[in-house]
Amino acid sequence: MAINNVASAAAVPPLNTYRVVRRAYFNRLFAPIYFSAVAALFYHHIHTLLRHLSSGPSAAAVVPTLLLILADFIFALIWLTNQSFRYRPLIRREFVENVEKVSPPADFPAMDVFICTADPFKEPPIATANAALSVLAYDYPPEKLSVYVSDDGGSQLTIFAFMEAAKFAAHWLPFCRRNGVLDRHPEMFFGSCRADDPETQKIKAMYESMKTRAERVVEIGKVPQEYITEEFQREAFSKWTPDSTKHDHPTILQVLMQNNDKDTSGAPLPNLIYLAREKKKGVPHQFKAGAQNALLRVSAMITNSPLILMMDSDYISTDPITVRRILCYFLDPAIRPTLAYVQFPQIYMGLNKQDLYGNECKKWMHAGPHGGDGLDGPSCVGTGVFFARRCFYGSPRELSPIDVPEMNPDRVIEKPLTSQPPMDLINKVGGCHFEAQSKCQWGQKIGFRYGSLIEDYLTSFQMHMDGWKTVWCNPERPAFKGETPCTLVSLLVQIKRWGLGFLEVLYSKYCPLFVGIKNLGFLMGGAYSNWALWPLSSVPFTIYAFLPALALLHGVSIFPKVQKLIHSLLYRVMSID
Ligand SMILES: O=c1ccn([C@@H]2O[C@H](COP(=O)(O)OP(=O)(O)O[C@H]3O[C@H](CO)[C@@H](O)[C@H](O)[C@H]3O)[C@@H](O)[C@H]2O)c(=O)[nH]1
Ligand SMILES: [Mn+2]
Repeated sequence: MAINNVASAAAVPPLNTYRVVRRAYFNRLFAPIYFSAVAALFYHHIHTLLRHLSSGPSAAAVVPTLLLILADFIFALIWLTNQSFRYRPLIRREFVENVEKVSPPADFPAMDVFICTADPFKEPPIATANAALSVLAYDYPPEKLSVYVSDDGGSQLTIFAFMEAAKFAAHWLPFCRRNGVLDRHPEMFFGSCRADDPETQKIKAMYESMKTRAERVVEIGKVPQEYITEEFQREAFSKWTPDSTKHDHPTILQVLMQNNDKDTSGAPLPNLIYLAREKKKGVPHQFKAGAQNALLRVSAMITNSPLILMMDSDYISTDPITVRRILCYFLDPAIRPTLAYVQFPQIYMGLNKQDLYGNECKKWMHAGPHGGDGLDGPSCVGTGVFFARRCFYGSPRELSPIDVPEMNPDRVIEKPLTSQPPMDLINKVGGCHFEAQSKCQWGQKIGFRYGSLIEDYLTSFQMHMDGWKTVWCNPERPAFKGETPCTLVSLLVQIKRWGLGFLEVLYSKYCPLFVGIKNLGFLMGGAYSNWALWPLSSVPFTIYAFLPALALLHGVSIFPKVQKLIHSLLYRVMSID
């Protein structure tokens, strides 16, 4: 069922509400006061610079002043653009209990879940399989749920873990339903439950056996013959030729579970589909964005669900009602027509209280997005985000031209998946040359956008410029939890990648300071600029870390004496000077 057909605008009970955070008004009063202080500081800097220049300029006097001006200019720009997040922060609330009053479950829109993984040795397949199990067990009609796993590692080790997960799902899903389990991520559930009744003990033993097998194949680096017991497994593994490598292999698609399979209680199972898109040496694969675009196209041939959940392999769902929660927005006729996505915060597991490296990302993942939500909506953070499929194909007003008619996001596939998917079409759209041959400008105008290491930020920026709106959903019980780098080196690698990603956008033709502010206005453009300016903060931090010490060692005075500064300011303000 397409989302547009679900609810009529007439008798809709409330599905969501919001309030503007009260301190926003205080922030609006405070901002001009702070701005005056910043303006006074720049007055002082320019005054000092002119004084040095007029009294026979010496490098020792001019260079520190110029460095301070540069540092304070970057800080001022970051402060100014940060005001966007403080202007109108929203707190939202959803009425999940009303969803069924608006639309019976039989009319819920179908949903595709995309899980990306890239390397079985860095992202253990058992963890990715756990992520998939946590969403397969969503409290949602199973015949409307399809989970696609994109394996950029093109590895037998990964598909093996998912074969095991599919077998386990037939027991796990009815077990969760029967017992009202909230943590539907097996590892988390068995880690915290005592398993003292026979049913739980039995299912725990099954999970442990699946985990041992999935970990064993990674340990030995291949799937041993004795683990391949069924015909469909042999058929799946035969899709790997002896020459297949991570960087060179054809499209491999395997349906591991489908709607006409039944769980142990006789209920239908969701679809679980494994995809390794075609890779060829020398053909750019565009990393995660490329994988997501391949998923968009391949899923269009099989289910084409109007809603899409995007998840990283190190991410899990922690609340089974999450899909119903987002329906509070996607079924709301006032919000639906321009709603591109509903983003949940990234909440990390395993952080200690001190959070020495600031992994929690409080500003980006918690405070800031509430502010963005009061404007056109928050930026996308890549995972734990529910998209309307339609937003990848043009603006809300106009659908981009599409060269494969099956890819039309409004095409409804009513039939559940019960037979072999159309492999000729799938090989075509999952192929590594497809985008170059297509006239649709994949990665430029449609799909996830290419050109930055942080495709989530760039894609949402362009969606907002196309006129889409977005929603930040931050329920009391976290909907998702994820991993974050836990060593200094891995954290630095991640921060370097994010920093470079922002700079790529800042120095591109889509610079948010110019293009963003021009198209989205000062506040929304400012919010995107604030993200992009973040890596530049390293410049003032470095200047302030070293300049005062160097100046002190060389006997150069760089800061005004407090008394002198106050006097001079008072004289200026009162025009006595
Ligand atoms: O060629 C690739 C590279 C990565 N990935 C997947 O992309 C995801 C994110 O990669 P990761 O290395 O975990 O990057 P992070 O920096 O931890 O990810 C954050 O930053 C990324 C860039 O902004 C976002 O895409 C992510 O959603 C966000 O969690 C993972 O599931 C990978 O398996 C691929 O599928 N193909
Ligand atoms: Mn990650």
